[in-house]
Parts: sequence; C-alpha cells; structure tokens
Amino acid sequence: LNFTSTLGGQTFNSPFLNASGIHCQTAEELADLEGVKELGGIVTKSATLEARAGNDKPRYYDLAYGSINSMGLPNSGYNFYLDYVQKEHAKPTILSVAGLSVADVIKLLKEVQASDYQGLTELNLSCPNVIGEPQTAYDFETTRKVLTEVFSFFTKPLGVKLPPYFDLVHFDQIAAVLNDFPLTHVNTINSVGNGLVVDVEKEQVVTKPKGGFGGLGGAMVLPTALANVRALRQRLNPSIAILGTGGVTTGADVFAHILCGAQLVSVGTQVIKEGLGVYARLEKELSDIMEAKGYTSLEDFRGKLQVM
Ligand SMILES: O=C(O)c1[nH]c(=O)[nH]c(=O)c1Cl
Repeated sequence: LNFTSTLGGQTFNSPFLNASGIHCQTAEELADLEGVKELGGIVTKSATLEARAGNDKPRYYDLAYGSINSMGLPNSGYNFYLDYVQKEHAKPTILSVAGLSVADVIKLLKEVQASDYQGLTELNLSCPNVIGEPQTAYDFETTRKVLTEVFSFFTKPLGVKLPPYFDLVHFDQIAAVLNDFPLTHVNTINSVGNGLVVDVEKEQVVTKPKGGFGGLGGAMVLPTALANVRALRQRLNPSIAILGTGGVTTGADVFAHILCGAQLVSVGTQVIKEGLGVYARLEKELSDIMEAKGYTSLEDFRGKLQVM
C-alpha cells in the first residue's frame, strides 16, 4: 500500500502524526516518537519564547468518550524545540509554535527564519487554555494581521493550527483569510475549547484551572473534526494541505479524515489512553479497510466523500 506523501518539501512515509501536545514535550517523549515506525512525522509541543510551567494541576482528565485538558501551554521554551528539530531525524518534524502576543509570535518566527531549520513550522492560533488569552483564530481580522506580518519575512514552510468552527459562514470567513497566504497546510482541529466536565458524585469539576473549563478531545469531537476538515478542504486553495486532527480512535476514523480531505492524520487523546502502540493498530485497521475496498493508495479516496 502506498502511504507516502510530501508536504513543505518533506516526504512523509505514513499518514500518521502525533497531535501537538501529546507525548512531545520532553526530550524523552520526542525520542519515544522517533521509535514509532508507523509515525510519518513528529510534531512538537507548541513552543513559546520562554519556558512555561503551565496551569495548576489537575489539568488533564480522561473520559470514557474522550478527554478534557487545561494544560496552559507548558513547554521547555522555543530554544529547546528549535534545537531538537535541527538535529538529524529519521522522520520529518513539524515545529509547533505559539505566542502570548502578536509581538511574541513575530519574535519567535524571526528566530525560526534565521535558523538553519528547513522543516515545517506550524503556528498555533488556537490554544484555548492560556488564562486571559483568546483563541486567536476566532478573530478573523487579527488572524489576517498576524499572517500579513509573518509572511512579510517568513519564507520557510508554514502551517496554522486552527480551532474548530461551528458556523458555515465562519468557514467562509477563515478560508477567505487563509487563501490570501502561501501556507503549506492547515491543521484542524485543535481541542473544542472550554468544555466542562462535572463529577456528579463529588459535585465538583474535574480540572483545577479556569473553574474546570478546558479543551475537549477524543471520540466525542470526531464529527466536529471531520466537518472542519471537509469544510476547509472544500474552501481552501488546493496548494494548502489539510492535516486532520481530532477524535481518531480507529482505522475507520483515519479513513474518514482522509475521505474528507486530510493528507495526514494526527492522534492525541487515544495515545494517552492506549500508548504509542495505537499507531500500529491504526495502520493495520486502515490497511485492512483499504484492501477490502481495493484501494492501494491514499489518493484513491482522499477528499472523495460523497454527498447524497
Ligand atoms: O493547554 C494547552 O497547552 C493546549 N491544549 C490544547 O488542547 N490545545 C492547545 O493548543 C494547547 Cl497549547
């Protein structure tokens, strides 16, 4: 089966990625990812200018149907991740970056531009958990302003990580912004922001930051993730690839993401639930589905979801 694709000048030998933030914050976690042969690429935890401890714990809670997190962007600081991605790796890397202000984003990306890093960078415009900070990509004007400033100097492969949208007009509006820039990709979705999980027995929230409000992931967000992949595929220039993230627990979910237009597919919550062995299971399940349908390559069905 042909699982190979190229993005931003890099060759990905498999459609699988780790979702930024999951098992990709420390040197040990990143080394673990290198050892997962079914992973096509490695995405770093979103890096900020300064290292961050993140929000108070408990800040992650596992549910039967998914997860809620209010991590608060804990990371070792961009120097650590920029050094990491400039080392030799058997797989392509995607350097995820986030800023607490437009100025931080510009400063960070100028460092990346000035470095010898030739791989992909992904600007996270959608973290829902930094207290007092908005999810930038819900503000279309600010998103345009940021991208205009970034592309005035940034010439390396760049994608953006988007929050989920829930209104068809909003899909039109964000696509109208993104189509004006030479992006390599869009990664959709980030967690569904500011959900709330209640422990009825304790009559209490389950995470400490923000009164228990946090980003939702896992099985429960799959229909939202598929809708965002599909809607953006239908609206974005073909030159902008879609990385599908959200709700993947089976090979059928991976197939669905690709059918909606995803080039690569990230797995987050399920890695926490099942461990890194999940990728071998997903690859087997996806292969079995493709063989049963007579497909030999992802191109045979990518973006070919039928309507009624
Ligand atoms: O709280 C986090 O660190 C976090 N959590 C998320 O669910 N998405 C993000 O982009 C980030 Cl940056």
